[in-house]
Amino acid sequence: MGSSSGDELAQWDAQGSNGQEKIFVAVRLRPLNDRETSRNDVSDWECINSNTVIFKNSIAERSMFPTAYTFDRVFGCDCSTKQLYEEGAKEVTLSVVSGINSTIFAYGQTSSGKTYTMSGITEYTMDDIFDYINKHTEREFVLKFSAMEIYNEAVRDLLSQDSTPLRLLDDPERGTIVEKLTEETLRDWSHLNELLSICEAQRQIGETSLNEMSSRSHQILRLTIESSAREFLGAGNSSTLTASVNFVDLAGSERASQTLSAGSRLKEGCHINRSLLTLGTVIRKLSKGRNGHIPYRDSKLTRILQNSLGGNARTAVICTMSPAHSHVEQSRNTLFFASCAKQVSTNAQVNLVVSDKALVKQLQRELARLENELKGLGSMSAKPTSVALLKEKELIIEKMDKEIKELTKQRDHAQSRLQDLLQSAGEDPVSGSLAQHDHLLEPYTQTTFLDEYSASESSEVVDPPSSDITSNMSHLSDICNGLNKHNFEFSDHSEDQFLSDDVSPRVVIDKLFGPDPSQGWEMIVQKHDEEFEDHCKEVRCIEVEELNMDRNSKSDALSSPQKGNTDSIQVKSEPTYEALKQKIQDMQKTIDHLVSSYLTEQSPSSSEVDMKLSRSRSYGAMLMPIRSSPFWFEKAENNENTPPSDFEKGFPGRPVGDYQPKVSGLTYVSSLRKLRGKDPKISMDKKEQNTEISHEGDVSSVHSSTTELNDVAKSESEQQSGDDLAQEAKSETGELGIFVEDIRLEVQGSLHSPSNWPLEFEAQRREIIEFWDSFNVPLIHRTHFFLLFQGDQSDSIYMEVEIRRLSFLNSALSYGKRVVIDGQIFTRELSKRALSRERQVLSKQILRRFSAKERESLYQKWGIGLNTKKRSAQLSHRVWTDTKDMNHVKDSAALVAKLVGFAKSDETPKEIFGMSFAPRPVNRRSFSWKHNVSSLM
Ligand SMILES: Nc1ncnc2c1ncn2[C@@H]1O[C@H](COP(=O)(O)OP(=O)(O)OP(=O)(O)O)[C@@H](O)[C@H]1O
Repeated sequence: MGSSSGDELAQWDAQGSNGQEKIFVAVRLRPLNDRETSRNDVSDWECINSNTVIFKNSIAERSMFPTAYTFDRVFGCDCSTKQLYEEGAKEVTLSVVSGINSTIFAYGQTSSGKTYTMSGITEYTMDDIFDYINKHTEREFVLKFSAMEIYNEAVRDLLSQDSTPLRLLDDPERGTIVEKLTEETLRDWSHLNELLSICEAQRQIGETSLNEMSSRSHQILRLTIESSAREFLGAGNSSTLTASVNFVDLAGSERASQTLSAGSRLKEGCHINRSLLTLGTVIRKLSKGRNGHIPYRDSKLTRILQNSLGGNARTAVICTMSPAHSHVEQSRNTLFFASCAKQVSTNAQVNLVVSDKALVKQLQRELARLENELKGLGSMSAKPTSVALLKEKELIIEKMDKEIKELTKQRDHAQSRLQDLLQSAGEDPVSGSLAQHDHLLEPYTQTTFLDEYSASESSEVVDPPSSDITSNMSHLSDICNGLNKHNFEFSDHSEDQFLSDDVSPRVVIDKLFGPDPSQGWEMIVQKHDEEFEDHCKEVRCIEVEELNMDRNSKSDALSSPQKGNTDSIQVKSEPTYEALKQKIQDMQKTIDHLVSSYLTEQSPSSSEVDMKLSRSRSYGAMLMPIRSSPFWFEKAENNENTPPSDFEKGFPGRPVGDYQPKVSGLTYVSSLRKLRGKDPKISMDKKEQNTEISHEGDVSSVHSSTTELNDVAKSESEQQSGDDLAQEAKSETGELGIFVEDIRLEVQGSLHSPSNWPLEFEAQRREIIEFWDSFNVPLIHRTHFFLLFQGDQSDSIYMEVEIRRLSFLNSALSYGKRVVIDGQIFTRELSKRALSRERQVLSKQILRRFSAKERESLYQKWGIGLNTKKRSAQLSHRVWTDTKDMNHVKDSAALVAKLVGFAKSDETPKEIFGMSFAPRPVNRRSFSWKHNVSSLM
């Protein structure tokens, strides 16, 4: 056995990274054997040099086949296997020590010398490998030997006595592997000889059953070498080189038609052909390039040797052939196969397997690199600007989340309210109880700023009337029912609609945060009257707040239930211009009638006006004149200047038998429940009051400018219709959660003696008034509260609640807490503006009650010029200026009463309304004012 020198091995090492290269193809001619010689067979083939083999008898046969074939190497009959190995196989097979897969095929017809040649190549290779290992003691080598046979497409382990065919598995990294193939770690030559003996024994066992089996099967001996790569990759690298060398002794390549007859032999031949034909197809396809499908998987042989066929391996094909003339056809086929194989390229690579240790080191380096990157990122993110930006964004996100939740809550509540109202509106109007109407006229369905202060409260939970006021309740019910029975046409004149009108006191409340309807004239005043400078500053502030105000006014429009008549309640979508105009006209007629009655009769008793004092849909104590008195109706009909409206004509008056109070005829719906309280001494007779209009200045008649009123109505109608879209954004934002029952118990427990109560009452009322002034509580609320609580000791609980929540508000503001009411942050400045707006509207209301003659007198009195618009604006402002002390509780109550046209300015609330106000039944929702509790706690 020969051995390779170190230089030669280094040559193979250097070639390890060459990449793509052609399959090494050599042809070997064996000598004529004895049988061929005995038949006087002649040799047709001759190697004329190391690369060319020629067909010697081509001229004589006039063959169509080529006569010369050139390959990487050709070996003649006298060439030893050693020479063939050295010159034709060694550089391929020994690549395995460099970590390069290699395969050497022996291809040829039966008895052409495949086994003869391959045995020698294997022996020389192994000898060289062992020699190489012995010479490179600095490297560690592990040799593993395996052997398999492929027969009839069955893979058999030649190192195992188990003849069960082995399965082929596809491994994503290693390609096709043979499952459970025995791999013997090779120690030395003697060990290899033992293993080869075992392989031979196994093959012979197979041959006993089938003649010439060896010539029909493929044998593959595989030597896998794992070695350290230190020598190649440096001292610090502990990775492993892993490669295999395959010694493939193919079955005889003769065609089945020549060797096979029938039966099992035919089948055998087919299988053989399958493997060889697939091999030939693969080689042929690969020789034409790698385009298209390469049928590696069509046979076990090509699957197992896929890498050796155009893949990651160095490959050599030794084509053996007999020179005998009798085998010329097979020889030509072999040469054709060899020629194809010569065109095939492979892409051998060094197979470096990263060891665990190396992998750990590599991962550690990667980890360190990533950690450095993280540190870099951390230092960047730690910059103050980045932190601040992040915090700022987080705050924005948090704020937006809160707003979304709040808006969602408000929307849900508004929808719930709307649902309730719709349901209520669908109920039988006649059978609808007072409680039902009372519910629909719930004064606190609105959530304006004023509602927060409202002393009159929700009536959703209706307590049964106490027995001592049942008669009164019943009586008032009769009044209402009587009105119902007479089909009171009130759709366009409902108090709800009236109160939703911006020119009504109700709208004063609703618009506290809404657009300023009187902004225009206030701006005029600013230009022409310097003495109103302070006032105009407020106007400018209001302009800034216009957006917020719009939102509130939209909410009002959304949640405004409209009372179509006394029987049915409808949800009001939005007031139309015509409706507003009609209401104004009706209102004007009422005022005119009252004034004319006052002026002509001079007798309060003769100017009986049946008043319907209804509870606002959104507030507790709004007053609405309803001309239900036949007497009044007659007077109106007789008034040429103010012909009765359809409303007036359609109202037949009180039903016979019903109580007909001369003055009030008050059906203060919300008060019905209040009357179920504790005061049994309520006398409806006391509601008989004189109707009298109080005049500012020396005036004798009242006539409003219808044109002016219509203009106002139109502008406000447009405004409301444009505000609808944002209505859902506003609603109740929560409740303070005061449990009135608890407070009541507390108050009752510490109730002052009756003798001390009057003093206590006055003290509490003063305290409340101070709070009201401090927080600019709207006049309408003060009025309502003032009207309700007149010193009855049973009112103490309501007084207490009012004080508590105002104190609570005061404390919250004192501690700098943010108080959110209706989604808006409460400030004194804002409430001051709201109060100012309320005054403005009220002043306009007052002005409108003046006749043209009265106004003219006022113009002259206050030196106001001739420009109509400016005059009107200035006059309105001046009216308010002269009545600014009306923010006093008593005066504001009187003012409200005056605005609806039936009270004297100096009348007490009790005188105005003709009744005292007993405490209402208490429920948990009473006195709840809506604000964001969380913002206070
Ligand atoms: N180059 C050679 N020099 C001398 N004898 C040879 C040579 N090649 C082959 N022989 C002899 O030819 C005979 C057949 O050889 P071998 O068994 O190797 O053929 P084979 O191709 O493997 O046949 P099969 O396909 O049946 O296995 C053997 O006796 C072998 O000793």
